[in-house]
Amino acid sequence: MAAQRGQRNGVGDTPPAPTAAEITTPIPRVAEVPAARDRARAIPEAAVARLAVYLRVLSGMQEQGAGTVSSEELAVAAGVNSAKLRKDLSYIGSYGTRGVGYEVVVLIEEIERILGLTRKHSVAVVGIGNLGHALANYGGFPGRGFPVTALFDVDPDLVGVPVGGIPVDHIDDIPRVCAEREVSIGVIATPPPAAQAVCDRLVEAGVQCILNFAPVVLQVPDHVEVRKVDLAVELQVLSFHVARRADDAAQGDGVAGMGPDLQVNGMVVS
Ligand SMILES: NC(=O)c1ccc[n+]([C@@H]2O[C@H](COP(=O)([O-])OP(=O)(O)OC[C@H]3O[C@@H](n4cnc5c(N)ncnc54)[C@H](O)[C@@H]3O)[C@@H](O)[C@H]2O)c1
Repeated sequence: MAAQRGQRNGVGDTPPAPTAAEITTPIPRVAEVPAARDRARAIPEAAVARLAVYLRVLSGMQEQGAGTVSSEELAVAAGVNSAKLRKDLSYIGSYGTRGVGYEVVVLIEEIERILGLTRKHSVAVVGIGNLGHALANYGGFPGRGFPVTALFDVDPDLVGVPVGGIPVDHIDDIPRVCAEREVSIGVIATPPPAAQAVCDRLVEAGVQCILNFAPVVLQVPDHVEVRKVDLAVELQVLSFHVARRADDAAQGDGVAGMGPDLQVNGMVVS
């Protein structure tokens, strides 16, 4: 197995500044831009996370019938400053139209395409304990394009029992069930000692994206993408910002250290 890779995106890459013509002239949609794939590869990791936040906000605006949105409105709703928002959207080649802003429908399409959300991603959860139950029962994933279609555990008391309407299968059935249900994302919610073996089974079954909740570093082949979620890290980041704000206050400059980015980059992954 290859060692886990570092972050793929070039964090800190700066997109070209829009020219005056780009600001006033509608530019082609992402799909029509020949270099769209290269552009997507160059988006910094943190900007990708914020694009997902913009998408959620835009979807809410669309449900409320909004046709266009200004960068200022979208920035406030997403909790970032508008300069950062415009820069993030420039990564996907979207500059809006001066005096009009962004078409909500178009911007949703562009972000979905960049995030690879134009098709559904079937999700399997492995380890149906406290966390696995919560994930399996959470109704918010299907609407965002991530239906949970398979659950696995080793506990004989759990196998065959439906959780969130899906019967739990034994991990020995990972290859068959993942193939039948075209699982593309595996979520690992097992105790840490079991996580690597579970990851290996998922990879052998053809799953190429792993979301790992277990506090271990997983070894995967190069073609497999791993994201790690650690709420303790989130709390540590919060602690850092609170401490920084206290330092600022102690120095008497009155600058609030807890900036808007903290709220947006809510989930720290590595
Ligand atoms: N990332 C986070 O912020 C976060 C938060 C909470 C928990 N966790 C982690 O998530 C994991 C699960 O936590 P929990 O509280 O749900 O634990 P839990 O003990 O309630 O559940 C673990 C489940 O995994 C199953 N299991 C054990 N070995 C397995 C194997 N080889 N294959 C498949 N299933 C197996 C058990 O039968 C059990 O149902 C732990 O690693 C925990 O540290 C992470």
